[in-house]
Amino acid sequence: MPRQFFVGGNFKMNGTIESIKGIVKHLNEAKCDSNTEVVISPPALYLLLTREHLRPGIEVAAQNVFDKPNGAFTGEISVEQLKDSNITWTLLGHSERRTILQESDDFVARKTKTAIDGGVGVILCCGETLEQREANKTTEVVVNQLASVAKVVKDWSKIVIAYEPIWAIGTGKVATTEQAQEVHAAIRSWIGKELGNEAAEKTRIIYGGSVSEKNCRDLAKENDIDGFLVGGASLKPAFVDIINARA
Ligand SMILES: O=C[C@H](O)COP(=O)(O)O
Repeated sequence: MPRQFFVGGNFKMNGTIESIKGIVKHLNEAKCDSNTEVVISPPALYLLLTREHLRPGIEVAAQNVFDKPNGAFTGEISVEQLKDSNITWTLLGHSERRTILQESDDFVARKTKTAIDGGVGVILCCGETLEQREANKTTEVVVNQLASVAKVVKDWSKIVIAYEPIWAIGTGKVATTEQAQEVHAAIRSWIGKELGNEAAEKTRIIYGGSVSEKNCRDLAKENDIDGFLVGGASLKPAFVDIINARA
């Protein structure tokens, strides 16, 4: 069975009540390919507002979750609280959190395990810096990031892997279709060895990094690209064109 196309919109730390209501209204009224799973990820403050206004069928993701149950953890949000608010996904391991907030592979792995054990889906990000790419270390870096998660999570059926080369994020410098396909194929082959052929066939591997309405169709034609994680363009009406990249 072909893997269902998946498009995530990561708003990052952008938006206001008004602008997010506008994006939600646009999505509610848009004609979106019914074969594409769509998940949008507003800042934590707007998760409930988004869920309450968004039509059923489009899911909402938190941009983070903590690895502990409810308790004395100022500033954090638990898996239990996400579920209580009908937030069914979370985004973990984004390079902005790995770099700016110094989140380690182990911390990302622990948070992934907590989310998966609690029944919340995970968009798990991985990706290399330009320096690492130029040193031919892309596969090694990406596989190491994923391997930390595989040490503690065996069931990857609720994980979507987002390959996001750091040099392509927010830079307008999108990976070529060949560059993206090559890494996606390497990830799939690693999944096969680590988690078995069925997981390799079923796990969705999406691409992120300067995806736009202009480049999405070509990227979507590649065998191992199962969708996108969109940053900047998810705040614009053109996000719908990206959702419909395979339509
Ligand atoms: O999570 C999304 C990625 O960081 C991509 O962001 P971008 O589309 O603005 O390059």
